[in-house]
Amino acid sequence: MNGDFARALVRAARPLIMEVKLRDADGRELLGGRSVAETVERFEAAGAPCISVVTGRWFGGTEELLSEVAARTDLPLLRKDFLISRRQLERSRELGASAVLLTAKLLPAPVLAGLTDHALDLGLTPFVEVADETDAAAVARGSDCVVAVNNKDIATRERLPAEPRGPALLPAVRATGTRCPVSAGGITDPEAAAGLVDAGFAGLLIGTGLLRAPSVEAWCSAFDAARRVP
Ligand SMILES: O=P(O)(O)OC[C@@H](O)[C@@H](O)c1c[nH]c2ccccc12
Repeated sequence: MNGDFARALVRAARPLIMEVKLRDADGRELLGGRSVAETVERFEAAGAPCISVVTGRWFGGTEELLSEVAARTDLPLLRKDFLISRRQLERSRELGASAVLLTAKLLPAPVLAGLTDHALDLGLTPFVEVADETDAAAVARGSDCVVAVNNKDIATRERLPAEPRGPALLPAVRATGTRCPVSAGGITDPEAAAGLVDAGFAGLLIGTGLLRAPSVEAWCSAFDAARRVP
């Protein structure tokens, strides 16, 4: 297992969780003909503090993809998948994850709380994704979690256009006690990304936007330039 996911994110000059996702929800290839190794290299060269790996089948992912990325980098890794069991959390750790996705919308509150406890016992950071205030209210041990607002609608397998849920949900996300509120999904424009950080998100999770960018470094430079100078 590699490093502390949340600490790496909040300390980063570019607080971007860069995501390895092989295909979008419509089956379109996302790596643009590059290998997984090249994709990880591009992210590392752009200063990624941590990397998300989509192992979900809807997106062409597999468990092997996570081990492959873990073999290529020492950065902390998030396993992005609809995880529902303790066994899957244990397996995620074996495969090299430092953080695991827990989706509040899919898990009854006591199950979410139990999986949060189990992840923390295993030394994994729970990356809890919420889509509304009800989800946020169900977050357990929020101060030990990364809490992410999912900008997309999982109920439709992400096929709907992204709604900018972000800033309106920030107070509910902060109320969980997390030190690390994240905006996840549907972020393609560097200026909009900078606006989310300026609005108070400690990190952003970006898959498609960076995978489709002709140059990750150019995208990130535009992001840096658009941020409010502290
Ligand atoms: O490619 P995007 O629009 O930047 O989205 C990334 C991420 O949010 C998406 O991959 C995702 C959101 N929820 C998930 C659950 C499982 C797997 C993947 C996901």
